[in-house]
Amino acid sequence: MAARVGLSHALLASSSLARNPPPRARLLPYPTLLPLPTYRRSVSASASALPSLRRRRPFAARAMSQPPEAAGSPYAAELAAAKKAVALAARLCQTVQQELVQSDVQSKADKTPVTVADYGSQILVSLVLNMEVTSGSFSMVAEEDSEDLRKEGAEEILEHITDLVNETLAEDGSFNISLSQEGILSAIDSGKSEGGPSGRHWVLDPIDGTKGFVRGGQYAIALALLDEGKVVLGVLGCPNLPLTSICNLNGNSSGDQTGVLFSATIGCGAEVQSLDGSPPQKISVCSIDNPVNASFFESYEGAHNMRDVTGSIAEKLGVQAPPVRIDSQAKYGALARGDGAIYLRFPHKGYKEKIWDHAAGSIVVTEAGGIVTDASGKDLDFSKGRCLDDLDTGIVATNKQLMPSLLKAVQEAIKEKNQAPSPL
Ligand SMILES: Nc1ncnc2c1ncn2[C@@H]1O[C@H](COP(=O)(O)OS(=O)(=O)O)[C@@H](OP(=O)(O)O)[C@H]1O
Ligand SMILES: [Mg+2]
Repeated sequence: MAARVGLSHALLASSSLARNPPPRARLLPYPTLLPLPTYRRSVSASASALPSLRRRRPFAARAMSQPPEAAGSPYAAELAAAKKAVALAARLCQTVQQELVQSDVQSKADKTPVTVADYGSQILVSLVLNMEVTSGSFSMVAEEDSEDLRKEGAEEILEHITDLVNETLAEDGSFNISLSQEGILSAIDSGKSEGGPSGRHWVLDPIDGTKGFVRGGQYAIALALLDEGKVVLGVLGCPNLPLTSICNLNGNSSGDQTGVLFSATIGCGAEVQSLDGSPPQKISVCSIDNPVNASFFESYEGAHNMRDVTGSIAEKLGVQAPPVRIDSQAKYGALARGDGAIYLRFPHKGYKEKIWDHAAGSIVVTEAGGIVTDASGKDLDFSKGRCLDDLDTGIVATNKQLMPSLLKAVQEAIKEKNQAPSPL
């Protein structure tokens, strides 16, 4: 029996279903002890209210309402809700990133826009999941909490986040709801779960690849579901990833259409669709079996990856192509659809991997026919709480054909690194 962590009633109580139709839901004050009405709403009911607006807008959460491919799976409803949540969060992030990139250098150094988008994304995902798939219980392991926003001096940023979230909800039109500031804080704190081996837990990175987000590069909204310690579904929203292969662009999007949504459910395969809601298509990892023809992904940020180790692994394999460096779990998505053949991640000693940085990406790759393991070839264990605790050195992902030679090269490269004299 799945143990679930109780949803903060503050979130639900402060979310008020407006009685009047859009365009703008009313923001009601925070009623702490309101009885909880039917917060699970039929989305199709309000969908008919704004058909023309909806058609014009990209990244519409409602565009994800089509019947999921995994309709026969026990997680079909969760997958549909997760796609909707990620698409809505992607819309908010895209709005903020456009403003950030268009603004001057000084405001790029200011962390406020990132903070606003991080929180905003987490709030929207929490809200959509609560409205679509939970019935009074909810557990989410997510990156952000509201501690800083509750401090003195944070009033302005909290107001900014509240406006942004409510504007995004109103523009989308799927949810006729508006959050008070207390509801905003409660929604953020619904991500405080510790996860673990029993029950169901959502796992969220509201903006993965924060540095890429600030640079105007790649980032992802990464959402997964753990059931009894195993990842059973994953959704990756990558607003800046081109719909076609990224490999010729070395991480930068061309003028081509961007905005990709990857999804996977255990036993049902992996799919890709555009974030504006094109029909999903099955994807699979590449079938390269000679490493000489392989290319590999690694972090854009040098500080996140030991490039001497990844370079040495590539050399041992005979890889000819230069590394493709992109931010975030977009790397897992790109690998899953065959843009490249290998993903190498070797953080510097002492770094502890968080489950939200790998849960969604890893199931997208494994359901696309790939393998994701630690440096010793062991499966990743998501059941240990907020971190990947027993991880051996690094994470590698590739197809089944290349994995044996990849793991051999990894072991040799690590051994050499450990034997090398340490710099003075
Ligand atoms: N020191 C260090 N080493 C390794 N990894 C780190 C480190 N610091 C952070 N992180 C985590 O890396 C996440 C970003 O993913 P990537 O490293 O794949 O991409 S990139 O750095 O943006 O190129 C990034 O995710 P976000 O914080 O969500 O952006 C971090 O969780
Ligand atoms: Mg991250």
